Amino acid sequence: MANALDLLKERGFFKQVTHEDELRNALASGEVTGYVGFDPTADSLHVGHLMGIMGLAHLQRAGHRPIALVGGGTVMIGDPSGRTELRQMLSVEVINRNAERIKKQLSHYLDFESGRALLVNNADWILPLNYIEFLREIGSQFSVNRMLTAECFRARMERGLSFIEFNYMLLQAYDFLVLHRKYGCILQMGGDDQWSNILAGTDLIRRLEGKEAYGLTWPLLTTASGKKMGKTEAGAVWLDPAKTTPFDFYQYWRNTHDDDVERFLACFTFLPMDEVRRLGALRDKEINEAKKILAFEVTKLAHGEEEARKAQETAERLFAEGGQGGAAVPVTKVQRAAYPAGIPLLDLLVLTGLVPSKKEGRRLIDQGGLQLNQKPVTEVGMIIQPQDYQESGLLLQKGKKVFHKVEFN
Ligand SMILES: Nc1ncnc2c1ncn2[C@@H]1O[C@H](COP(=O)(O)OP(=O)(O)OP(=O)(O)O)[C@@H](O)[C@H]1O
Ligand SMILES: N[C@@H](Cc1ccc(O)cc1)C(=O)O
Repeated sequence: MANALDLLKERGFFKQVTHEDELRNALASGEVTGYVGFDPTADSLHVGHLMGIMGLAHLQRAGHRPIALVGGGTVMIGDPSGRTELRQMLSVEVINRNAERIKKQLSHYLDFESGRALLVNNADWILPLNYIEFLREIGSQFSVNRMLTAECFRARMERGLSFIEFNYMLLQAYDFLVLHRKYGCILQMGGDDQWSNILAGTDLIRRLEGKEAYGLTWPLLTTASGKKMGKTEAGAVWLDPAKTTPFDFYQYWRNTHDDDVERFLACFTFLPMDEVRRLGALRDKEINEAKKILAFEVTKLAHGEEEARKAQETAERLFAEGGQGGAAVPVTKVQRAAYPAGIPLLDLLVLTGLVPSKKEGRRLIDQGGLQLNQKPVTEVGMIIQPQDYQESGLLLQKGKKVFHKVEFN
């Protein structure tokens, strides 16, 4: 089998590495334990985090042991890397709820059951820390002069950096040390904005343990149009189906720019690289086949095969000859405040113009001709609560080919 470092490199997970040859040797000579951290800043991960998840998944498939770390401790501080403003402080209840949800999402991608991957939460060792002991053991190893030259702080010096954020790097470095001591972890990976934090950890392990530890970053992916991947006009593309429906998730990938198809297939699917290159080389109309495969594979990983198939079928019908012919799906915007007790589905059908009257709406539902977010509707008296669809939006489908979106604002 090829070396895991070369596999990661080939699939686009490579921007900076600490000691390339030594890391390659370590990966060649046995199972390596490597980790990526995710701070639970929201109740779901988003597409931007997929790089980290897939980095771990590719590492696992190459025969090594991944650790996914949920940052229940670090999130209390907030990583200033790559941010221009101080993060909003989250309450402990919100953090705990976020961490639970994120753990669940990670388990779709990594096999924690068999012990071949580990899931840890740094709240377990960060929250009980004693300030004075921490400063004496860890703080003493850091030079403030050197820290101030780090890229992640430099960008913040003009706008202001609070002392709480200044500590973040020490805590992430301490995580790496803890994982090294507990599990023999010798590799930390992350987006390139994590480089300074990762280096702080490899240095700390070298100083305190006298051992080698390695860091690997990958580029922060931007789309062909130069935007940081994961955010759309409507916001982030979430992995939680209640925030971004599997259909919208599928469509996000289906609409990939031609120039991004090969890169995304390499990072976000497990298709063999020969196949990735073949699909990426397709041009004009044919590249649409590659985009369908990309959308199907990524949706399958996030939401399972059945949801991926449903999303694909809906998309095909939507754009099929005789359907809406590829034209944009019509959208009706509904003022949420106007319906404090929810809006009856029959009223909504009339409002969107999908049916001329509630009577017709009733008939449509009775005949099984209406779907809501790709699920058949059976309850004629259904009341839609706008808050349930505020993030995901609502897609109505009449028969096979007529679609209508509802957005609540
Ligand atoms: N487009 C991307 N490509 C690669 N990695 C990404 C991307 N977006 C985010 N990441 C990784 O995920 C981590 C968290 O990302 P980010 O800070 O964007 O999340 P967030 O806090 O939810 O977003 P925001 O900064 O918009 O609030 C980053 O440190 C980065 O390493
Ligand atoms: N700082 C990382 C998350 C992280 C947290 C703790 C770690 O030990 C490692 C990484 C981020 O913001 O994306």
